Amino acid sequence: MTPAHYVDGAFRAPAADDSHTFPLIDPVDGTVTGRVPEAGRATVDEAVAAARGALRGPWGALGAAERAAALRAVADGIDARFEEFVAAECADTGKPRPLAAQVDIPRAAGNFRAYADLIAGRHEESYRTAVPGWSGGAGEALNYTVRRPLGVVAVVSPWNLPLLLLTWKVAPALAAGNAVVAKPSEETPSTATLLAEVVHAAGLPRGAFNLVHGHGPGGAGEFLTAHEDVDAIAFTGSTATGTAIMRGAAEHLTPVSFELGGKNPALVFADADLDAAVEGTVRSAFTHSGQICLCTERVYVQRPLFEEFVTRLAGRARALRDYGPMISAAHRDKVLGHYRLAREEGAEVLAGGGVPAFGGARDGGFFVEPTVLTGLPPTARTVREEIFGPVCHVAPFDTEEEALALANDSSYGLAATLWTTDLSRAHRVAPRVEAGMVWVNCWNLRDLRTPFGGVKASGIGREGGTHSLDFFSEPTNVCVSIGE
Ligand SMILES: NC(=O)C1=CN([C@@H]2O[C@H](COP(=O)(O)OP(=O)(O)OC[C@H]3O[C@@H](n4cnc5c(N)ncnc54)[C@H](O)[C@@H]3O)[C@@H](O)[C@H]2O)C=CC1
Ligand SMILES: O=C(O)/C=C/C=C(\O)C(=O)O
Repeated sequence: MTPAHYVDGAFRAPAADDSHTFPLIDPVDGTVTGRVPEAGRATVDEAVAAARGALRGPWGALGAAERAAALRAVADGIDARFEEFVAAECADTGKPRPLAAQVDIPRAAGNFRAYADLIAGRHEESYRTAVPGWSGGAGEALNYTVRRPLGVVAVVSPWNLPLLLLTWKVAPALAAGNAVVAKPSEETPSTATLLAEVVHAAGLPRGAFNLVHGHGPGGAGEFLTAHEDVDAIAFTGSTATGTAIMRGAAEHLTPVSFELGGKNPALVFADADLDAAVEGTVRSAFTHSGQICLCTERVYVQRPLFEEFVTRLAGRARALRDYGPMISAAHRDKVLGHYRLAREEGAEVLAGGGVPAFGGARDGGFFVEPTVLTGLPPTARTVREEIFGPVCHVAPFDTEEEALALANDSSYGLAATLWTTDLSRAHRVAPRVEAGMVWVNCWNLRDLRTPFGGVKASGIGREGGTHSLDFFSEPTNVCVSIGE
């Protein structure tokens, strides 16, 4: 798979000039596996112009049912090349095959199917309104709302769930009738390129979907998101990058949908099913080596369960074997920096805390150990800053009020997990957690129709179901006087 830009319905081979490409690195062993083209300003301009052209051309003329059919064709195309997608996602990210085969790639196809269904079944809002006497009319009026696409949508996505998160935005944007220019993470360009091939084969009109590769600041990402002819930006990534993108967007008042970082708490109450809570926390803290924005990094356990919970969680962490690497050497160094900081802050390291030795090619990769910490106060940086690695800090609490205060003591508010068998407690506590999503006795159980996103520094707006379709479209209300 050679990453390539896809602009106006045509692939562009990487420029012959090496300065316009950068290396693609396998995080499992640190080897260079290919080169990625870096889109300059001119390529981004062409992609945005192609998207604008598509809106004025055949793509813009399609109705909802035809767009739904196009989305289904893309989903079928992903399914047809399933193994290629899985291999490419594993090669770019180093993630274990089951994760890509059971989550990333099926969800990418699922994103297109979900939005095909939603757009095909979408109905308009309407109201009958009594006409007041002062208006000179009589009887009733009919109000109904039509929705138009926003126009050219920029999609900027991260490296952790590359195709899943790219398609999570591209699918609803296309469903609502927009044209898209997507820029995947520079670390993970391959499945996005395969997606462009699938879109091409599915016969979407040229310019409806465009793909440019490259870096963020001072590169393709910034050129795209600060572009004056972009009508909306959908971004998933770090809070710092969200802030930078918003600065550029402010210049043109471009609307943004942001899904940003998290420092997600898990609350384990004394009445919890301990086995389920331990296994659930192993999943929520260590899946994809903690490189999912929803991962748990703070665990609060009610005192009667605390000792047994941490002992068991640390044991499970030490026993983990088939985990993937950090995405890059830079990210590994960042996570290891946090492990060092935790020690400096006085943490007790119950599991991990370093670099594993496998004794083979993987020792050249970017692995860090699954790590369990305890003993830090709520003010410690380790307990406050997003680490985005396989690590959680576990602390005890006594009362429900204390648990809520600890959970909410964060600048982030993405997701939380509650472990309890007390139904009343679950319903009492869940709405009081300052988070966009609260899972009770489960984690990352997804229904694509539900709102997805965060509060505070974790994001702006919600994705999922009609929430995405609302963001990617503009309502116009039509009021018709019917008379008596
Ligand atoms: N969903 C999440 O919560 C994610 C959080 N992170 C966190 O962010 C840290 C940095 O990782 P990065 O890969 O650098 O994430 P990032 O947020 O900087 O990158 C995500 C995407 O934004 C683009 N981008 C970066 N700067 C940009 C700019 N100024 N304008 C436009 N586009 C820009 C990147 O090229 C990439 O496609 C990680 O260590 C991790 O802590 C990273 C990925 C996902
Ligand atoms: O949509 C999902 O199921 C998962 C989303 C995860 C992220 O947005 C993330 O890790 O950034």
